[in-house]
Amino acid sequence: MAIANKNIIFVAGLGGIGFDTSREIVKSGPKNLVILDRIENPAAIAELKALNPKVTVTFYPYDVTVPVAETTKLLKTIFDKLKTVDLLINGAGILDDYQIERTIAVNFTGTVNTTTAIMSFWDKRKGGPGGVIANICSVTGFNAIYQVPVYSASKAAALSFTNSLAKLAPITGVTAYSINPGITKTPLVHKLNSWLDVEPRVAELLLEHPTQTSLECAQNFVKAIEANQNGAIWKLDLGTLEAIEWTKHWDSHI
Ligand SMILES: NC(=O)c1ccc[n+]([C@@H]2O[C@H](COP(=O)([O-])OP(=O)(O)OC[C@H]3O[C@@H](n4cnc5c(N)ncnc54)[C@H](O)[C@@H]3O)[C@@H](O)[C@H]2O)c1
Ligand SMILES: CCCCCCO
Repeated sequence: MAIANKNIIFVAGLGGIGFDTSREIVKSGPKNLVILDRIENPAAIAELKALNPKVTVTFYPYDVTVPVAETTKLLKTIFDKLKTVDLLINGAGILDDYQIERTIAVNFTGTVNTTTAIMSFWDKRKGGPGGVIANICSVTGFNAIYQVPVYSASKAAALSFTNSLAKLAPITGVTAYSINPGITKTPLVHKLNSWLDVEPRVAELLLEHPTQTSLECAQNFVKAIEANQNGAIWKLDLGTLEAIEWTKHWDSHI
């Protein structure tokens, strides 16, 4: 998908990975970038507007843990204004294995509910135009950081959900792919709580190994958007972009 002249909704577009990716998206000249985020940062929005005055950047406060009906109401406001939306990016995530329910609510249920809400506007079975969903999951969805099992499992769940969305595309008209960053230097990764304190030094230990910058991640994120490959499982690690092959161990045959 060429980003130029498209309408994009970016949930969590102001976070560490999110804001660098928002910058790279704005540079590519979409018609509208609508940022939904729990954090409000008017200076960041102003910076995006100044980066490319041809792009209309708007912000709505949004918490992915709200009921689907509330999300649908917000999306109706956006669709009434834009008429069409080409891409939804679901990027919200927390990393704190002390917060078990909230981790699942944000990282998995929030992704599912936001996706479910936009289907009302896109589902071709209801006469919708279809659309594209990019879900930010994680390499920990492939193989866990087992000291943060709740976070890792929430990312595995989001990845599985995204893979199913892609298989359902012939029915819904909505395609999907996952964005799976490796360890990326952002506020998320500095201090984190391991499950039951099994490893108090988990962040320190992880950061002893090579990582990538959020800019490197963002630049590869845009390449994945432009590739627009339904069902792709994109690994964005150590400054590289790779579509990984998912190993099949069982087939439902339906
Ligand atoms: N940094 C990494 O190493 C890494 C690696 C793989 C995946 N990820 C994922 O990338 C995404 C961004 O992470 P980041 O590293 O930029 O961290 P970050 O903490 O800088 O950003 C997290 C973003 O999610 C938003 N968010 C959190 N809870 C929310 C809620 N309830 N409703 C709406 N938005 C909410 C925050 O406001 C922020 O914009 C997350 O999903 C994270 O799991 C990060
Ligand atoms: C430092 C731990 C960062 C882990 C985020 C992987 O999704």
